[in-house]
Amino acid sequence: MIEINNLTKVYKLSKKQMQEQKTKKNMKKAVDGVSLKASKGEIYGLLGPNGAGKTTTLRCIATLLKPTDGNVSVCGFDTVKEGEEVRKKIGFLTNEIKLDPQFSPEYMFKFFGRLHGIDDKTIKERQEKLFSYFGIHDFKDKKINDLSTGMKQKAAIAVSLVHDPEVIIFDEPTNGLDIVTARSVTDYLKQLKEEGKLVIISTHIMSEAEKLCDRIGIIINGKKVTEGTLNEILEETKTSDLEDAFFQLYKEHNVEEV
Ligand SMILES: Nc1ncnc2c1ncn2[C@@H]1O[C@H](COP(=O)(O)OP(=O)(O)OP(=O)(O)O)[C@@H](O)[C@H]1O
Repeated sequence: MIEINNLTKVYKLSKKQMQEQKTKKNMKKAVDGVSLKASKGEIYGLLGPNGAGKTTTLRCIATLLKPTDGNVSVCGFDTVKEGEEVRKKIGFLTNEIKLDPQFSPEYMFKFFGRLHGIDDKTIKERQEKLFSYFGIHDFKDKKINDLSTGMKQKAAIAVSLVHDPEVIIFDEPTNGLDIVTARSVTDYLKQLKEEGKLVIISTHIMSEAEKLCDRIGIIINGKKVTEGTLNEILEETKTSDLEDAFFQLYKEHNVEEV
């Protein structure tokens, strides 16, 4: 359902970015030859430290970035040549995509529903289901600007699912959320998986990856250094929890580029 072949993404750095990153090179290889496959009915987690290349990978899947090399397909459609088809299939959530602060969750939900060409009756039914689950009814008419971080995130999640996508791509979906709200989000992701959807998330929270993901791909410095179920990764690294496994792999693979 998602197939990534040898994905490489190189960013051209501005002078300011070069200074910030303390580098003399004007190119940054954010993703370096990543390949992976994920299928419907599973939750796949990309786990890695800050700057590992998780967001860049998800943005390539979501057609927001063009790979420098390699290719990505979603439900058989190429993200570059058939971006329009890919966008119909996916729901994408990232911290950088903000809902318009002047509008309410209800307005945004309807707006994006219509943008996807969904009829008003279906939009209303989906709104009822998602707003009830996430408790959005209580603040559905408030301006996004006046909502708490958790409320905003819940509204953004609901809006990203308005078209009932087959593939759900969530970049750090529980970032900044309290434990109760985070649990409601991860429980909903499990529900989507039970419905036969493919969920792909990025996270740096070990416990989240451990509990939620059927398979985990660990990314360090743009490279996928291992992949498997939790048990497979523990077996491979001869460790007893994901944190230990992660540090072992990190020590092995976090070699500074020369
Ligand atoms: N638009 C950009 N221009 C230049 N460099 C970028 C750009 N976006 C990301 N990078 C760099 O690419 C690398 C990978 O970034 P990316 O955001 O994909 O990592 P990440 O694993 O999602 O990190 P985090 O957990 O901090 O969100 C980092 O070194 C980052 O500084």
